[in-house]
Amino acid sequence: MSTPYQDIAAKHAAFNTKARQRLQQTEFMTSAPTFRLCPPDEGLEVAFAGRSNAGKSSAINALTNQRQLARSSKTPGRTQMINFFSVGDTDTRLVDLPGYGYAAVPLEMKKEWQVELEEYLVSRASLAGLVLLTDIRHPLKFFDEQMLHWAKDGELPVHILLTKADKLKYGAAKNALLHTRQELKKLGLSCTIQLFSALKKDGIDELAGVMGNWYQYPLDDELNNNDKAAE
Ligand SMILES: Nc1nc2c(ncn2[C@@H]2O[C@H](COP(=O)(O)OP(=O)(O)OP(=O)(O)O)[C@@H](O)[C@H]2O)c(=O)[nH]1
Ligand SMILES: [Mg+2]
Repeated sequence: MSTPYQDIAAKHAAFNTKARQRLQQTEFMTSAPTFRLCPPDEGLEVAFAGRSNAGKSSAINALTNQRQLARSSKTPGRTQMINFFSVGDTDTRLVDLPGYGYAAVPLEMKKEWQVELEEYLVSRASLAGLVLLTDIRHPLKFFDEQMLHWAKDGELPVHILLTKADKLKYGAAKNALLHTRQELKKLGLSCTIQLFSALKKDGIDELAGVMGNWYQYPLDDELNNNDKAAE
């Protein structure tokens, strides 16, 4: 199904029913205060990152079609723990990272967290992709760029969501998408990018398609071909 916001790298947007079905079976696994205490580095993991209040928890709830799976809040900095969710089985995980850029967090803690985050992005073997969420009204702030550079260092694929796209008219949202694409090009970063609204539930199929690709789920076409081969 096409949504008004459907505009990401076409190869990733392939219709992936399995990804959407599996994502709806997502369950809370565990919370960890530091990466040292997180589940074993096995299977495949996709992490959601972004500034505080960017809409990470809301996006996870919309994607999984669950109202309260990840707690969203009007108070920035709500998610302070690293939250792990299992997607279908425990070897396939979704991770809600604490939001960065929250002014009330002491500087020392921020620095510690940044070192950990870089280490996680660069060396977590099971991390198959990073979904970076950034508010469409002020996308790609300093720390977002920092995240993108770490991901590049770790050769980690990144998919960017321009969140809260419902806050802009369609034309303005499209312009923001084009502009951010150009910015990424200037920075020498190759990521896929899309418009997203958790409120309107727009952009979910595209996101599920990208994640299904990272989780190595077969696409509908491949399933059909396998069925035909088996006949
Ligand atoms: N209009 C609109 N508001 C949204 C959307 N997504 C999230 N919000 C609002 O933005 C605020 C923050 O959303 P969260 O999902 O809690 O953000 P977060 O990134 O998880 O925040 P932290 O956990 O603090 O890092 C809440 O008031 C949400 O209702 C959206 O698509 N459209
Ligand atoms: Mg949150």
